[in-house]
Amino acid sequence: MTPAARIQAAVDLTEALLPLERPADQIVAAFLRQRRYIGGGDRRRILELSYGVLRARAKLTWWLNSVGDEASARAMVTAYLVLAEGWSADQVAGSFDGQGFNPTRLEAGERQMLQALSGKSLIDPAQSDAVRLEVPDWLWTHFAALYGDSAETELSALLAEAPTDLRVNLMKGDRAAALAALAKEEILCDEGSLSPLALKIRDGRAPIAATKAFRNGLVEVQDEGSQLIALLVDAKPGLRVCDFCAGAGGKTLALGAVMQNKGQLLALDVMKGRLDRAQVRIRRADLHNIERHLLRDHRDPWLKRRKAKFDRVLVDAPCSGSGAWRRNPDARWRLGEEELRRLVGLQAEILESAQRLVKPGGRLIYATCSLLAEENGRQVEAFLASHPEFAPLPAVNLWSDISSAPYPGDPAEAALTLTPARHGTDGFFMAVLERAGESDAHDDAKDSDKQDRRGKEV
Ligand SMILES: C[S@@+](CC[C@H](N)C(=O)[O-])C[C@H]1O[C@@H](n2cnc3c(N)ncnc32)[C@H](O)[C@@H]1O
Repeated sequence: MTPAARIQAAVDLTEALLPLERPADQIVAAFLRQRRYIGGGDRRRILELSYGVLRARAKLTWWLNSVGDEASARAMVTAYLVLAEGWSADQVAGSFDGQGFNPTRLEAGERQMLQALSGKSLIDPAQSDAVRLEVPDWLWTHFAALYGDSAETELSALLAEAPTDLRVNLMKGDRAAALAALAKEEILCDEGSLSPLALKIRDGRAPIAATKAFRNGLVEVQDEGSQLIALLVDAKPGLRVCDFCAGAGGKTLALGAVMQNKGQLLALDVMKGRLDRAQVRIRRADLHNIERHLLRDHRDPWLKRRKAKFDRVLVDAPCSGSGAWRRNPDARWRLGEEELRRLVGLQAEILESAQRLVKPGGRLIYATCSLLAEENGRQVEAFLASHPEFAPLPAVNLWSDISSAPYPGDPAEAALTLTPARHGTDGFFMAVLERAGESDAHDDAKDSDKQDRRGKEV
């Protein structure tokens, strides 16, 4: 493709993305499936432009409105070239020559608009905080109330591109072995500073899924923060562990590796496609103690027979995903106040159902990839208020067992919060809640050791 044809493809993709009707990653996947002829370099540039526009959607719209223009996909992409990449109006006109697959020539009005924007940058002092930080007004109010002076820093960090992190699968090798194996395949990584299993890929766009290390299950793609949540579940070999919202298995796999195929790990979800995807990853990771089950919903009667059976129940709840906005820049615009209320209600119901599975002395672990108080601390407060049989277990008390790094959270708070601005991870929240009663987890672990020595499947 010529550089200009890539711009035209970015305009086409942006046109599909801007109505925000479906998650951007789904739209991008469908767009590329229909254009398999697009090679790696072209794809990179097209995505760079379209995601660049999504990341700057509010500011670009503001600029286009300020010069009396409509925020069409073509206007957004050309304005992005000028405001974010520093092109002049003449340079844009030079590329838009109507040859082959290049964009058609600029109309007089487009040229005028680009001339008016020339020499400006994306940010302008006249923009409101919400526009500058790319959030709807109502969300800015939320963040400002929650984070005070650091709201701007937290939201700015959510505008950056996310790194690609890997988790080393201890079933297959250690971190040094994974580093060496990836280096042989020309993928250079650094060790993560928080999770003992994390590798950070230097070039986040490296084709990791094509490497042997990935295909053989030595490494999985998982944000370092997500790894920490899984490790803090404290799922020892031999325990009975339930991953109530397992999805495509990101945390299930990490839990399974810690359990070393000893004990029982139950992966539940309401989406069949996600559980199917988890199965592929489970096989690749060499894990055999995972049972998957598709729930009708969180009230599925199937759950009744599992009452008080689990030492650990992880609820990695469906949430706004605000902690992962670096990866899904469109999500901030698709979240409305009503949707947030729906999610908070659903989380409370899932917690209510999941808590029944926890044994006396066992733990309910509530996690989200959200930075919003309603979905995090307030959700846990409400749960504890109606469940005096549960008490918070400070995450700081579990930390030294999983990492030699200094505790990344606030030790004065029982829950752990991670944010892109403070930790370089996606934004996560987790609270560990322990049910009163005598735990028999130790006996479970011993039984499973015996079983394992006898070579039985557990
Ligand atoms: C944050 S995602 C889980 C991510 C996954 N744990 C991981 O680490 O990759 C939340 C999951 O909750 C599931 N979910 C939604 N409603 C649910 C319900 N009522 N009961 C159980 N799971 C539900 C969604 O299908 C989604 O896969």
